[in-house]
Amino acid sequence: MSTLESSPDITPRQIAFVRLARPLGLLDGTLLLAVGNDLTKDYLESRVRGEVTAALSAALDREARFAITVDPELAEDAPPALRVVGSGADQRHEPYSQSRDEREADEADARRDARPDLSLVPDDGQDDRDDQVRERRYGGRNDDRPPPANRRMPAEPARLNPKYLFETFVIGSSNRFAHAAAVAVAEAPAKAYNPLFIYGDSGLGKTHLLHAIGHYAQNLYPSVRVRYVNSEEFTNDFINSISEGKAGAFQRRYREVDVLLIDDIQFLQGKEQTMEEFFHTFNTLHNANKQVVITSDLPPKQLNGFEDRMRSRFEWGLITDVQPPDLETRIAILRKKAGSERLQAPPDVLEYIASKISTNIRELEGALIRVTAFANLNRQQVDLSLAEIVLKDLITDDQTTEITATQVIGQTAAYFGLSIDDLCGSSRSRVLVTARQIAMYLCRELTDLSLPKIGQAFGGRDHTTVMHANRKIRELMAERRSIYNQVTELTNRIKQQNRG
Ligand SMILES: Nc1ncnc2c1ncn2[C@@H]1O[C@H](COP(=O)(O)OP(=O)(O)OP(=O)(O)O)[C@@H](O)[C@H]1O
Repeated sequence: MSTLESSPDITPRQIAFVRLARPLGLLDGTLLLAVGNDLTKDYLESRVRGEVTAALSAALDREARFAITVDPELAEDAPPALRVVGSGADQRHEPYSQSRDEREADEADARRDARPDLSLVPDDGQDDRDDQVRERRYGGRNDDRPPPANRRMPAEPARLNPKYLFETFVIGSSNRFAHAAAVAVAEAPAKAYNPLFIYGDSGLGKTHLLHAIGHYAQNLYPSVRVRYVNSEEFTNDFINSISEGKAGAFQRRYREVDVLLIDDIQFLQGKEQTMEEFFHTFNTLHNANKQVVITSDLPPKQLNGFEDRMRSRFEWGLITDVQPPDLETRIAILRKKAGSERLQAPPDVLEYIASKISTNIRELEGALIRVTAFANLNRQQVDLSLAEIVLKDLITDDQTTEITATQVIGQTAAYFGLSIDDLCGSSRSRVLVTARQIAMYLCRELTDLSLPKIGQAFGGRDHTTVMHANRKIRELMAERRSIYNQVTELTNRIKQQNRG
């Protein structure tokens, strides 16, 4: 703060606004701030971002940023930062420490500003502004919720996976902050961090958190319009809308929502027109005070192939990562999974699996499925020796290169004596369907590819087809020995090819 106030470029007005912010904590170079209302948030984000960021970076001697959440209780909490002037409806808050000189400077500054809404400096009028926010956000009502569904256009589906809830998400040190930010955003869409940007390696729970935000926001505000989309689906939808002359419908689908959840933004890389469209979608939503949540495999700064104006927007709100979970969290995840899927596995087996698979939660779950499926087929108890046998092939420490979808498809086609065209084609014969589903399952388990990417590798199929295949093979493995054996043998072949 002292660095900021001594800066020659900062005006008393800006300082007055900065003083309204309450620090909540510092995390990885991000200072979390709470303010009492949207106007202060908007002002700090748009008018003093550069100055505050520079002062913070200088004070911390590292690159630093800040992220703001709105906490209406702070407005009521006004002293020590504010004093109240007037009473009743005229009541205003002013910066407590403002001297006459400062006020005059402030007024001059305000004249220079020529932005009428900013003349509302620390004037409270919280009720009016809440109304404005409601007006902007939900078309104006007396409570802080969206209007009933019958006053809107028919809603587009939210596209949420019912399994991905906050209740089914295990919190550990690796994801605690991302989880807290996700809850905050769901509880107060566009009032907390906007956008929320979550990044991290594959299989660490980013998609799960996105869906959980959508579910929770819908529970709290039943008519809130939520839309989940993977960036590859966004791309395909955009391309189709252009070729079919339905650009208007496309824009309505993505711009007339209260919460847009966009997964795996890195896949927009290199798709210039789609990126441009997303840029405008983002701006429209942000300007209209709608929440955007984005996930990516990398932080914004490292997203090559994105324009600076796009990357800087990703940095407007809060950036948080998810890390690989520690052993305790992995065990807790397996315990929860075993409970929800009714899979019987004693604690020492869960610990064994958790100790062997550490970098990807999807693999962790896959290992539990295999162990319990094997026990089921053989009518055996799940115990440590069985787990060791089953996971012997799955767990290899010497894997050097990444497995690709082409490898999985090639090996699966060869194993079943099919051509690649057959495997990826449209025939619905039972043998072909099962082989195709096994190949999709193995792509999901052995590669880091997203569902839409896997769908694309199989002749442009939808991601829901891949999800269905994944679920189907998991079930069949526990019911049919032949399927279990085929999946196991194929896994070994693919891994061997990859090693050799
Ligand atoms: N903390 C957690 N608690 C419970 N389950 C989790 C947790 N984190 C991840 N999972 C589960 O792990 C699987 C993979 O997670 P998810 O698909 O969300 O990862 P991701 O980070 O989005 O991966 P990708 O980048 O490949 O899309 C899902 O089944 C998810 O439910």
